[in-house]
Amino acid sequence: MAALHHLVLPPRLLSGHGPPPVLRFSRRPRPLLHLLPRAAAAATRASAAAATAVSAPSDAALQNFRRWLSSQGADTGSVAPAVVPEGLGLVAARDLPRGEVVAEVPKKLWLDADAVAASDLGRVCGSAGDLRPWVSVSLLILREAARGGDSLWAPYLAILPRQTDSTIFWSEEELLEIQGTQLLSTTTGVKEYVQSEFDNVEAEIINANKDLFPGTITFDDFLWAFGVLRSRVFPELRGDKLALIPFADLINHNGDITSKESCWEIKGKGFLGRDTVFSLRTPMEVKSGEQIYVQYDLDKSNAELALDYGFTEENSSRDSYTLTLEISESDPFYEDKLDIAELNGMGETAYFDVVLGESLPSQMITYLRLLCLGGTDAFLLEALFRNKVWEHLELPVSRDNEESICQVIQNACKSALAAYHTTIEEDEELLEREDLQSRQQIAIEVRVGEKKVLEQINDIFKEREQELDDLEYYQERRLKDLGFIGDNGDIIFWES
Ligand SMILES: C[S@@+](CC[C@H](N)C(=O)[O-])C[C@H]1O[C@@H](n2cnc3c(N)ncnc32)[C@H](O)[C@@H]1O
Repeated sequence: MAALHHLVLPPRLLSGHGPPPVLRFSRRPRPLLHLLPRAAAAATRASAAAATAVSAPSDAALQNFRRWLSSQGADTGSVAPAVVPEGLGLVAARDLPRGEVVAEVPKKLWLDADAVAASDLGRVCGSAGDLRPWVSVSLLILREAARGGDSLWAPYLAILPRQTDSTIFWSEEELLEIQGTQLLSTTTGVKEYVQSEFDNVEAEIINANKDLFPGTITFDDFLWAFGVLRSRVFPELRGDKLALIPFADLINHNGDITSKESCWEIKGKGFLGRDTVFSLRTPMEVKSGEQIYVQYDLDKSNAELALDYGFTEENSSRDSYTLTLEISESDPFYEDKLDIAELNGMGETAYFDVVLGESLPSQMITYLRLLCLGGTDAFLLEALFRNKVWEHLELPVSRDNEESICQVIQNACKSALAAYHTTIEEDEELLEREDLQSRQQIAIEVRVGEKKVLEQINDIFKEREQELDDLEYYQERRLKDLGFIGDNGDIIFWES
Protein backbone atom coordinates (compact mmCIF):
# COMPACT_ATOMS: atom_id res chain seq x y z
CA MET A 1 0.00 0.00 0.00
CA ALA A 2 2.90 2.32 0.65
CA ALA A 3 3.88 2.10 -3.02
CA LEU A 4 0.36 2.97 -4.02
CA HIS A 5 0.50 6.13 -2.04
CA HIS A 6 3.31 7.34 -4.21
CA LEU A 7 1.86 6.52 -7.59
CA VAL A 8 0.34 9.85 -8.30
CA LEU A 9 1.71 12.70 -6.33
CA PRO A 10 2.00 16.04 -8.08
CA PRO A 11 3.82 18.29 -8.33
CA ARG A 12 6.75 16.55 -9.87
CA LEU A 13 10.00 18.31 -10.51
CA LEU A 14 12.16 17.07 -13.31
CA SER A 15 15.84 17.78 -13.71
CA GLY A 16 17.07 19.14 -17.00
CA HIS A 17 19.80 21.11 -18.59
CA GLY A 18 20.17 24.76 -19.48
CA PRO A 19 17.20 26.52 -17.97
CA PRO A 20 16.14 25.35 -14.53
CA PRO A 21 14.21 22.09 -14.32
CA VAL A 22 10.60 22.57 -15.16
CA LEU A 23 7.63 21.53 -13.21
CA ARG A 24 5.58 18.81 -14.78
CA PHE A 25 2.20 18.22 -13.32
CA SER A 26 1.46 14.56 -13.30
CA ARG A 27 -2.11 15.26 -12.39
CA ARG A 28 -4.45 13.00 -14.23
CA PRO A 29 -7.50 14.17 -16.10
CA ARG A 30 -10.56 14.47 -13.94
CA PRO A 31 -11.48 10.99 -12.84
CA LEU A 32 -14.51 9.28 -14.19
CA LEU A 33 -15.86 7.76 -11.05
CA HIS A 34 -18.72 5.41 -10.64
CA LEU A 35 -21.53 7.15 -8.93
CA LEU A 36 -21.62 5.57 -5.55
CA PRO A 37 -24.66 5.48 -3.30
CA ARG A 38 -24.64 8.45 -1.02
CA ALA A 39 -23.66 7.88 2.56
CA ALA A 40 -26.42 7.57 5.09
CA ALA A 41 -27.69 11.04 5.96
CA ALA A 42 -24.85 12.64 7.83
CA ALA A 43 -25.80 13.71 11.30
CA THR A 44 -24.31 16.79 12.91
CA ARG A 45 -20.74 16.15 13.94
CA ALA A 46 -20.48 15.33 17.62
CA SER A 47 -16.90 16.59 17.55
CA ALA A 48 -14.46 17.76 14.92
CA ALA A 49 -13.20 14.22 14.70
CA ALA A 50 -16.44 12.29 14.62
CA ALA A 51 -17.30 10.43 11.43
CA THR A 52 -20.94 10.45 10.52
CA ALA A 53 -21.35 8.46 7.35
CA VAL A 54 -21.35 5.28 9.37
CA SER A 55 -24.92 4.25 9.97
CA ALA A 56 -25.35 2.30 13.18
CA PRO A 57 -26.62 -1.29 12.97
CA SER A 58 -29.94 -2.21 14.54
CA ASP A 59 -30.15 -3.26 18.20
CA ALA A 60 -31.08 -6.76 17.09
CA ALA A 61 -27.97 -7.03 14.88
CA LEU A 62 -25.78 -5.81 17.72
CA GLN A 63 -27.33 -8.29 20.19
CA ASN A 64 -26.85 -11.07 17.70
CA PHE A 65 -23.21 -10.08 17.25
CA ARG A 66 -22.62 -10.10 21.02
CA ARG A 67 -24.20 -13.57 21.32
CA TRP A 68 -22.12 -14.82 18.41
CA LEU A 69 -18.88 -13.57 20.00
CA SER A 70 -19.51 -15.43 23.23
CA SER A 71 -20.73 -18.59 21.48
CA GLN A 72 -17.51 -18.62 19.43
CA GLY A 73 -15.28 -18.34 22.51
CA ALA A 74 -14.23 -14.70 22.14
CA ASP A 75 -13.32 -13.17 25.50
CA THR A 76 -15.11 -9.82 25.64
CA GLY A 77 -15.75 -9.60 29.38
CA SER A 78 -14.48 -6.08 30.05
CA VAL A 79 -15.92 -4.23 27.05
CA ALA A 80 -19.12 -4.18 25.04
CA PRO A 81 -19.67 -3.18 21.41
CA ALA A 82 -21.93 -0.14 21.44
CA VAL A 83 -23.19 2.72 19.28
CA VAL A 84 -20.94 5.77 19.72
CA PRO A 85 -20.43 9.01 17.73
CA GLU A 86 -17.89 7.25 15.47
CA GLY A 87 -20.39 4.48 14.52
CA LEU A 88 -19.73 1.42 16.65
CA GLY A 89 -17.05 1.33 19.31
CA LEU A 90 -15.89 -0.53 22.39
CA VAL A 91 -17.20 0.70 25.74
CA ALA A 92 -15.73 -0.33 29.10
CA ALA A 93 -18.02 -2.52 31.19
CA ARG A 94 -15.99 -1.65 34.35
CA ASP A 95 -13.11 0.59 35.35
CA LEU A 96 -10.05 -0.58 33.46
CA PRO A 97 -6.42 0.20 34.30
CA ARG A 98 -3.99 1.05 31.49
CA GLY A 99 -2.67 -2.09 29.80
CA GLU A 100 -5.66 -4.27 30.80
CA VAL A 101 -6.62 -6.93 28.23
CA VAL A 102 -10.05 -5.98 26.89
CA ALA A 103 -10.63 -8.57 24.18
CA GLU A 104 -9.28 -11.92 23.07
CA VAL A 105 -10.40 -13.12 19.67
CA PRO A 106 -9.65 -16.74 18.68
CA LYS A 107 -7.93 -17.36 15.36
CA LYS A 108 -10.89 -19.28 13.94
CA LEU A 109 -12.77 -15.96 13.74
CA TRP A 110 -10.08 -14.04 11.86
CA LEU A 111 -10.55 -13.38 8.17
CA ASP A 112 -7.05 -14.02 6.85
CA ALA A 113 -5.08 -16.14 4.37
CA ASP A 114 -5.62 -19.28 6.48
CA ALA A 115 -9.36 -18.70 6.48
CA VAL A 116 -9.25 -18.29 2.69
CA ALA A 117 -7.27 -21.53 2.32
CA ALA A 118 -9.67 -23.42 4.60
CA SER A 119 -12.76 -22.15 2.77
CA ASP A 120 -14.21 -23.30 -0.53
CA LEU A 121 -12.42 -20.32 -2.06
CA GLY A 122 -9.10 -21.88 -1.15
CA ARG A 123 -8.79 -24.00 -4.27
CA VAL A 124 -9.72 -21.19 -6.67
CA CYS A 125 -7.56 -18.55 -5.00
CA GLY A 126 -4.67 -21.01 -4.89
CA SER A 127 -4.97 -21.87 -8.57
CA ALA A 128 -5.33 -18.19 -9.56
CA GLY A 129 -1.63 -17.75 -8.85
CA ASP A 130 -0.28 -14.74 -7.07
CA LEU A 131 -3.38 -13.13 -5.65
CA ARG A 132 -2.48 -10.34 -3.28
CA PRO A 133 -3.52 -11.11 0.31
CA TRP A 134 -5.98 -8.20 0.39
CA VAL A 135 -7.58 -9.44 -2.82
CA SER A 136 -8.14 -12.97 -1.54
CA VAL A 137 -9.40 -11.77 1.86
CA SER A 138 -11.73 -9.33 0.07
CA LEU A 139 -13.07 -12.23 -1.96
CA LEU A 140 -13.54 -14.21 1.24
CA ILE A 141 -15.58 -11.36 2.74
CA LEU A 142 -17.73 -11.19 -0.40
CA ARG A 143 -18.08 -14.97 -0.58
CA GLU A 144 -19.15 -15.14 3.06
CA ALA A 145 -21.58 -12.26 2.54
CA ALA A 146 -23.04 -14.21 -0.41
CA ARG A 147 -23.62 -17.22 1.86
CA GLY A 148 -25.93 -15.13 4.03
CA GLY A 149 -27.02 -16.84 7.26
CA ASP A 150 -24.94 -19.94 6.44
CA SER A 151 -21.70 -18.07 6.94
CA LEU A 152 -19.77 -18.46 10.19
CA TRP A 153 -19.24 -14.68 10.05
CA ALA A 154 -22.85 -13.67 9.28
CA PRO A 155 -23.45 -11.82 12.61
CA TYR A 156 -20.18 -9.94 12.13
CA LEU A 157 -20.79 -9.05 8.49
CA ALA A 158 -24.21 -7.72 9.51
CA ILE A 159 -22.70 -5.03 11.73
CA LEU A 160 -20.08 -3.77 9.26
CA PRO A 161 -20.78 -0.27 7.93
CA ARG A 162 -21.77 -0.09 4.26
CA GLN A 163 -19.29 2.75 3.87
CA THR A 164 -17.23 5.24 5.81
CA ASP A 165 -16.25 8.82 5.03
CA SER A 166 -13.12 7.57 3.25
CA THR A 167 -12.65 9.55 0.04
CA ILE A 168 -12.89 6.30 -1.94
CA PHE A 169 -16.64 6.42 -1.22
CA TRP A 170 -17.22 10.07 -2.11
CA SER A 171 -19.51 11.05 -4.96
CA GLU A 172 -18.19 13.06 -7.90
CA GLU A 173 -19.80 16.13 -6.43
CA GLU A 174 -18.11 15.57 -3.09
CA LEU A 175 -14.76 15.01 -4.79
CA LEU A 176 -15.04 18.47 -6.34
CA GLU A 177 -14.37 19.77 -2.85
CA ILE A 178 -10.85 18.36 -2.96
CA GLN A 179 -10.09 19.61 -6.46
CA GLY A 180 -6.39 20.39 -6.86
CA THR A 181 -5.32 18.35 -3.81
CA GLN A 182 -2.89 15.48 -3.65
CA LEU A 183 -5.66 13.62 -1.84
CA LEU A 184 -7.78 13.69 -5.01
CA SER A 185 -4.92 12.28 -7.09
CA THR A 186 -4.24 9.55 -4.54
CA THR A 187 -7.93 8.68 -4.22
CA THR A 188 -8.23 8.41 -8.00
CA GLY A 189 -5.06 6.29 -8.17
CA VAL A 190 -6.30 3.95 -5.45
CA LYS A 191 -9.68 3.52 -7.13
CA GLU A 192 -8.06 2.79 -10.47
CA TYR A 193 -5.85 0.23 -8.80
CA VAL A 194 -8.81 -1.44 -7.08
CA GLN A 195 -10.72 -1.37 -10.38
CA SER A 196 -7.89 -3.14 -12.20
CA GLU A 197 -7.68 -5.81 -9.49
CA PHE A 198 -11.44 -6.20 -9.69
CA ASP A 199 -11.33 -6.61 -13.48
CA ASN A 200 -8.83 -9.45 -13.02
CA VAL A 201 -10.68 -11.32 -10.31
CA GLU A 202 -14.02 -10.76 -11.98
CA ALA A 203 -12.78 -12.51 -15.12
CA GLU A 204 -10.65 -15.17 -13.44
CA ILE A 205 -12.49 -16.00 -10.24
CA ILE A 206 -15.94 -14.48 -9.83
CA ASN A 207 -17.37 -15.25 -13.28
CA ALA A 208 -15.52 -18.56 -13.50
CA ASN A 209 -16.96 -19.85 -10.21
CA LYS A 210 -20.64 -19.11 -10.28
CA ASP A 211 -21.23 -21.84 -7.66
CA LEU A 212 -19.29 -19.70 -5.16
CA PHE A 213 -20.63 -16.34 -6.30
CA PRO A 214 -24.18 -17.04 -7.48
CA GLY A 215 -25.29 -13.40 -7.33
CA THR A 216 -23.72 -10.38 -9.00
CA ILE A 217 -20.58 -8.98 -7.46
CA THR A 218 -20.00 -5.40 -8.61
CA PHE A 219 -17.01 -3.11 -8.46
CA ASP A 220 -18.76 -1.23 -5.63
CA ASP A 221 -18.98 -4.47 -3.62
CA PHE A 222 -15.29 -5.11 -4.17
CA LEU A 223 -14.45 -1.51 -3.27
CA TRP A 224 -16.49 -1.91 -0.09
CA ALA A 225 -14.46 -4.99 0.90
CA PHE A 226 -11.25 -3.10 0.11
CA GLY A 227 -12.47 -0.18 2.26
CA VAL A 228 -13.32 -2.55 5.11
CA LEU A 229 -9.79 -3.92 5.11
CA ARG A 230 -8.14 -0.55 4.66
CA SER A 231 -10.01 0.99 7.58
CA ARG A 232 -10.18 -1.95 9.99
CA VAL A 233 -6.96 -3.95 9.77
CA PHE A 234 -4.34 -3.14 12.40
CA PRO A 235 -1.41 -1.56 10.52
CA GLU A 236 1.14 -4.20 11.54
CA LEU A 237 -1.14 -6.94 10.20
CA ARG A 238 -0.85 -5.89 6.55
CA GLY A 239 0.86 -7.67 3.67
CA ASP A 240 1.08 -11.44 4.11
CA LYS A 241 -0.05 -11.16 7.71
CA LEU A 242 -3.22 -9.37 6.72
CA ALA A 243 -6.05 -10.33 9.05
CA LEU A 244 -9.39 -8.78 9.82
CA ILE A 245 -10.12 -9.41 13.49
CA PRO A 246 -13.84 -9.19 14.29
CA PHE A 247 -14.65 -7.30 17.49
CA ALA A 248 -11.09 -5.95 17.99
CA ASP A 249 -11.70 -3.96 14.79
CA LEU A 250 -14.43 -1.99 16.52
CA ILE A 251 -11.89 0.12 18.36
CA ASN A 252 -11.87 3.78 17.36
CA HIS A 253 -9.03 6.28 17.12
CA ASN A 254 -8.16 9.05 19.55
CA GLY A 255 -5.50 11.56 18.57
CA ASP A 256 -4.71 12.32 22.21
CA ILE A 257 -3.11 8.91 22.57
CA THR A 258 0.51 9.45 21.58
CA SER A 259 2.15 6.31 22.97
CA LYS A 260 3.98 4.27 20.35
CA GLU A 261 3.57 1.11 22.39
CA SER A 262 1.59 -1.59 20.61
CA CYS A 263 -1.82 -2.25 22.14
CA TRP A 264 -2.18 -5.80 20.92
CA GLU A 265 -0.35 -9.10 20.60
CA ILE A 266 -0.92 -12.52 19.11
CA LYS A 267 -0.41 -15.19 21.71
CA GLY A 268 -1.09 -18.81 22.60
CA LYS A 269 -3.85 -19.65 25.07
CA GLY A 270 -5.51 -22.71 26.56
CA PHE A 271 -3.88 -26.12 26.98
CA LEU A 272 -0.14 -25.74 26.24
CA GLY A 273 -0.93 -22.40 24.61
CA ARG A 274 -2.23 -24.18 21.52
CA ASP A 275 -5.07 -21.79 20.78
CA THR A 276 -3.92 -18.65 19.04
CA VAL A 277 -5.75 -15.48 20.05
CA PHE A 278 -5.55 -11.80 19.16
CA SER A 279 -5.29 -9.99 22.45
CA LEU A 280 -6.19 -6.28 22.68
CA ARG A 281 -5.18 -4.03 25.60
CA THR A 282 -6.36 -0.56 26.50
CA PRO A 283 -3.54 1.98 26.09
CA MET A 284 -5.24 4.29 28.65
CA GLU A 285 -7.00 3.96 31.95
CA VAL A 286 -10.74 3.99 31.23
CA LYS A 287 -13.74 4.44 33.51
CA SER A 288 -16.76 2.20 33.29
CA GLY A 289 -19.08 3.39 30.50
CA GLU A 290 -16.33 5.28 28.65
CA GLN A 291 -15.12 4.35 25.21
CA ILE A 292 -11.76 2.64 24.74
CA TYR A 293 -9.59 4.16 22.05
CA VAL A 294 -6.24 3.55 20.41
CA GLN A 295 -3.96 5.63 18.22
CA TYR A 296 -4.27 4.35 14.64
CA ASP A 297 -1.04 5.83 13.32
CA LEU A 298 0.96 8.79 14.54
CA ASP A 299 2.70 9.18 11.20
CA LYS A 300 -0.28 9.42 8.89
CA SER A 301 -1.07 12.77 7.31
CA ASN A 302 -4.62 14.10 7.28
CA ALA A 303 -4.86 13.08 3.63
CA GLU A 304 -3.92 9.51 4.56
CA LEU A 305 -6.39 9.48 7.46
CA ALA A 306 -9.08 10.78 5.11
CA LEU A 307 -8.30 8.14 2.52
CA ASP A 308 -7.94 5.19 4.89
CA TYR A 309 -10.48 5.96 7.59
CA GLY A 310 -12.58 8.94 6.59
CA PHE A 311 -11.65 11.46 9.25
CA THR A 312 -9.07 14.18 9.84
CA GLU A 313 -7.52 15.77 12.90
CA GLU A 314 -7.02 19.42 13.79
CA ASN A 315 -3.33 18.93 14.35
CA SER A 316 -0.74 20.71 12.22
CA SER A 317 1.64 17.75 12.34
CA ARG A 318 -0.97 15.92 10.21
CA ASP A 319 -0.73 18.62 7.51
CA SER A 320 1.71 17.44 4.94
CA TYR A 321 2.56 17.68 1.25
CA THR A 322 4.64 15.20 -0.71
CA LEU A 323 7.07 16.66 -3.22
CA THR A 324 8.07 14.30 -5.97
CA LEU A 325 11.48 15.03 -7.45
CA GLU A 326 12.78 13.16 -10.45
CA ILE A 327 15.92 13.01 -12.53
CA SER A 328 14.65 13.42 -16.06
CA GLU A 329 15.72 10.94 -18.71
CA SER A 330 16.19 13.90 -21.05
CA ASP A 331 18.75 15.47 -18.72
CA PRO A 332 22.13 15.30 -20.54
CA PHE A 333 23.68 14.23 -17.23
CA TYR A 334 20.97 11.65 -16.52
CA GLU A 335 23.32 8.67 -16.14
CA ASP A 336 25.75 10.51 -13.88
CA LYS A 337 23.04 11.98 -11.72
CA LEU A 338 21.29 8.66 -11.37
CA ASP A 339 24.57 6.98 -10.46
CA ILE A 340 25.25 9.59 -7.78
CA ALA A 341 21.71 9.34 -6.40
CA GLU A 342 21.94 5.54 -6.25
CA LEU A 343 25.37 5.62 -4.62
CA ASN A 344 23.75 7.65 -1.89
CA GLY A 345 20.77 5.42 -1.29
CA MET A 346 18.33 7.34 -3.47
CA GLY A 347 16.94 6.79 -6.94
CA GLU A 348 15.65 8.37 -10.10
CA THR A 349 12.60 9.57 -8.19
CA ALA A 350 12.57 10.80 -4.62
CA TYR A 351 9.59 11.63 -2.43
CA PHE A 352 9.83 14.20 0.33
CA ASP A 353 7.02 14.60 2.82
CA VAL A 354 7.02 18.17 4.03
CA VAL A 355 5.14 18.68 7.29
CA LEU A 356 3.62 21.96 8.45
CA GLY A 357 5.81 23.71 11.01
CA GLU A 358 8.70 21.32 10.53
CA SER A 359 11.99 21.84 8.72
CA LEU A 360 12.44 20.45 5.22
CA PRO A 361 13.24 16.72 5.08
CA SER A 362 16.93 15.97 5.24
CA GLN A 363 18.45 15.26 1.82
CA MET A 364 15.79 17.28 -0.01
CA ILE A 365 18.05 20.25 -0.73
CA THR A 366 20.95 17.94 -1.54
CA TYR A 367 18.84 16.03 -4.04
CA LEU A 368 17.52 19.30 -5.48
CA ARG A 369 21.08 20.57 -5.97
CA LEU A 370 21.88 17.39 -7.86
CA LEU A 371 18.76 17.78 -9.99
CA CYS A 372 19.64 21.39 -10.88
CA LEU A 373 23.33 20.80 -11.44
CA GLY A 374 24.50 21.84 -14.90
CA GLY A 375 26.37 24.55 -16.78
CA THR A 376 29.72 25.42 -15.25
CA ASP A 377 28.98 23.26 -12.19
CA ALA A 378 28.76 20.09 -14.25
CA PHE A 379 32.43 19.28 -13.52
CA LEU A 380 31.23 17.98 -10.12
CA LEU A 381 29.51 15.16 -11.97
CA GLU A 382 32.77 13.82 -13.31
CA ALA A 383 33.86 10.38 -12.15
CA LEU A 384 36.75 11.92 -10.24
CA PHE A 385 34.29 13.46 -7.77
CA ARG A 386 32.00 10.44 -7.51
CA ASN A 387 32.79 9.57 -3.90
CA LYS A 388 32.76 13.12 -2.65
CA VAL A 389 30.06 14.80 -4.70
CA TRP A 390 27.18 14.13 -2.29
CA GLU A 391 29.20 15.77 0.47
CA HIS A 392 29.74 18.78 -1.77
CA LEU A 393 26.04 18.94 -2.60
CA GLU A 394 25.17 19.11 1.07
CA LEU A 395 26.43 22.71 0.95
CA PRO A 396 25.61 25.38 -1.64
CA VAL A 397 27.42 24.67 -4.90
CA SER A 398 27.07 27.91 -6.81
CA ARG A 399 24.84 30.94 -6.95
CA ASP A 400 23.33 29.71 -10.22
CA ASN A 401 22.54 26.31 -8.81
CA GLU A 402 21.03 27.71 -5.62
CA GLU A 403 19.00 30.31 -7.50
CA SER A 404 17.70 27.70 -9.85
CA ILE A 405 16.48 25.59 -6.90
CA CYS A 406 14.72 28.57 -5.36
CA GLN A 407 12.98 29.50 -8.58
CA VAL A 408 11.96 26.03 -9.54
CA ILE A 409 10.43 25.33 -6.14
CA GLN A 410 8.64 28.66 -5.93
CA ASN A 411 7.19 28.17 -9.41
CA ALA A 412 6.07 24.67 -8.50
CA CYS A 413 4.40 25.90 -5.31
CA LYS A 414 2.64 28.75 -7.09
CA SER A 415 1.33 26.53 -9.79
CA ALA A 416 0.18 23.88 -7.28
CA LEU A 417 -1.54 26.59 -5.22
CA ALA A 418 -3.33 27.91 -8.31
CA ALA A 419 -5.06 24.55 -8.78
CA TYR A 420 -7.11 24.82 -5.57
CA HIS A 421 -10.48 26.45 -5.96
CA THR A 422 -10.42 28.27 -2.63
CA THR A 423 -7.92 30.33 -0.67
CA ILE A 424 -6.68 29.53 2.83
CA GLU A 425 -8.69 32.47 4.19
CA GLU A 426 -11.89 31.26 2.53
CA ASP A 427 -11.33 27.77 3.92
CA GLU A 428 -10.67 29.05 7.41
CA GLU A 429 -13.90 31.01 7.27
CA LEU A 430 -15.78 27.91 6.10
CA LEU A 431 -14.35 25.89 8.97
CA GLU A 432 -16.05 28.27 11.40
CA ARG A 433 -19.46 27.16 10.15
CA GLU A 434 -21.52 25.00 12.46
CA ASP A 435 -23.46 23.20 9.74
CA LEU A 436 -20.57 21.50 7.96
CA GLN A 437 -21.11 17.88 7.06
CA SER A 438 -18.33 15.46 7.86
CA ARG A 439 -17.09 15.09 4.27
CA GLN A 440 -17.06 18.86 3.74
CA GLN A 441 -15.05 19.26 6.93
CA ILE A 442 -12.56 16.61 5.82
CA ALA A 443 -12.21 18.24 2.39
CA ILE A 444 -11.60 21.70 3.83
CA GLU A 445 -9.14 20.49 6.45
CA VAL A 446 -7.12 18.57 3.90
CA ARG A 447 -7.01 21.32 1.29
CA VAL A 448 -6.21 24.07 3.77
CA GLY A 449 -3.45 21.91 5.25
CA GLU A 450 -1.89 21.19 1.86
CA LYS A 451 -2.00 24.88 0.93
CA LYS A 452 -0.38 25.93 4.18
CA VAL A 453 2.47 23.51 3.59
CA LEU A 454 2.89 24.75 0.01
CA GLU A 455 3.01 28.34 1.27
CA GLN A 456 5.53 27.32 3.90
CA ILE A 457 7.77 25.70 1.25
CA ASN A 458 7.38 28.74 -0.99
CA ASP A 459 8.35 31.10 1.85
CA ILE A 460 11.44 29.06 2.73
CA PHE A 461 12.76 29.32 -0.83
CA LYS A 462 11.69 32.94 -1.24
CA GLU A 463 13.68 33.85 1.85
CA ARG A 464 16.60 31.77 0.66
CA GLU A 465 16.60 33.63 -2.63
CA GLN A 466 17.15 36.89 -0.72
CA GLU A 467 20.22 35.39 0.94
CA LEU A 468 22.00 34.11 -2.14
CA ASP A 469 24.72 36.77 -1.89
CA ASP A 470 25.51 35.79 1.67
CA LEU A 471 25.97 32.09 1.04
CA GLU A 472 29.34 30.46 0.73
CA TYR A 473 29.71 28.39 -2.46
CA TYR A 474 31.91 25.55 -3.56
CA GLN A 475 34.66 27.66 -5.23
CA GLU A 476 35.00 29.87 -2.19
CA ARG A 477 35.24 26.91 0.17
CA ARG A 478 37.77 25.32 -2.11
CA LEU A 479 39.97 28.44 -2.21
CA LYS A 480 39.75 28.65 1.58
CA ASP A 481 40.79 25.02 1.93
CA LEU A 482 43.75 25.73 -0.30
CA GLY A 483 44.65 28.78 1.78
CA PHE A 484 43.88 31.32 -0.94
CA ILE A 485 41.27 33.21 1.04
CA GLY A 486 42.02 34.91 4.33
CA ASP A 487 39.66 34.97 7.31
CA ASN A 488 38.33 38.39 6.26
CA GLY A 489 37.39 37.02 2.83
CA ASP A 490 40.23 38.68 0.90
CA ILE A 491 42.05 36.75 -1.78
CA ILE A 492 45.65 36.22 -0.74
CA PHE A 493 47.94 36.88 -3.72
CA TRP A 494 51.37 35.30 -4.00
CA GLU A 495 52.84 38.75 -4.58
CA SER A 496 51.62 40.34 -1.35
C1 LIG B 1 -11.59 0.21 12.83
S1 LIG B 1 -13.10 0.92 12.45
C2 LIG B 1 -13.73 1.24 14.04
C3 LIG B 1 -15.17 0.80 14.16
C4 LIG B 1 -16.16 1.66 13.46
N1 LIG B 1 -16.41 2.87 14.21
C5 LIG B 1 -17.46 0.96 13.17
O1 LIG B 1 -18.51 1.59 13.29
O2 LIG B 1 -17.46 -0.19 12.78
C6 LIG B 1 -12.54 2.43 11.80
C7 LIG B 1 -13.62 3.38 11.38
O3 LIG B 1 -14.22 3.97 12.52
C8 LIG B 1 -14.45 5.36 12.33
N2 LIG B 1 -13.59 6.08 13.28
C9 LIG B 1 -12.65 5.58 14.09
N3 LIG B 1 -12.09 6.53 14.85
C10 LIG B 1 -12.66 7.70 14.50
C11 LIG B 1 -12.50 9.05 14.91
N4 LIG B 1 -11.63 9.40 15.85
N5 LIG B 1 -13.27 9.97 14.31
C12 LIG B 1 -14.14 9.64 13.36
N6 LIG B 1 -14.35 8.38 12.93
C13 LIG B 1 -13.63 7.41 13.50
C14 LIG B 1 -14.10 5.64 10.89
O4 LIG B 1 -15.24 5.47 10.12
C15 LIG B 1 -13.09 4.55 10.58
O5 LIG B 1 -13.02 4.24 9.21
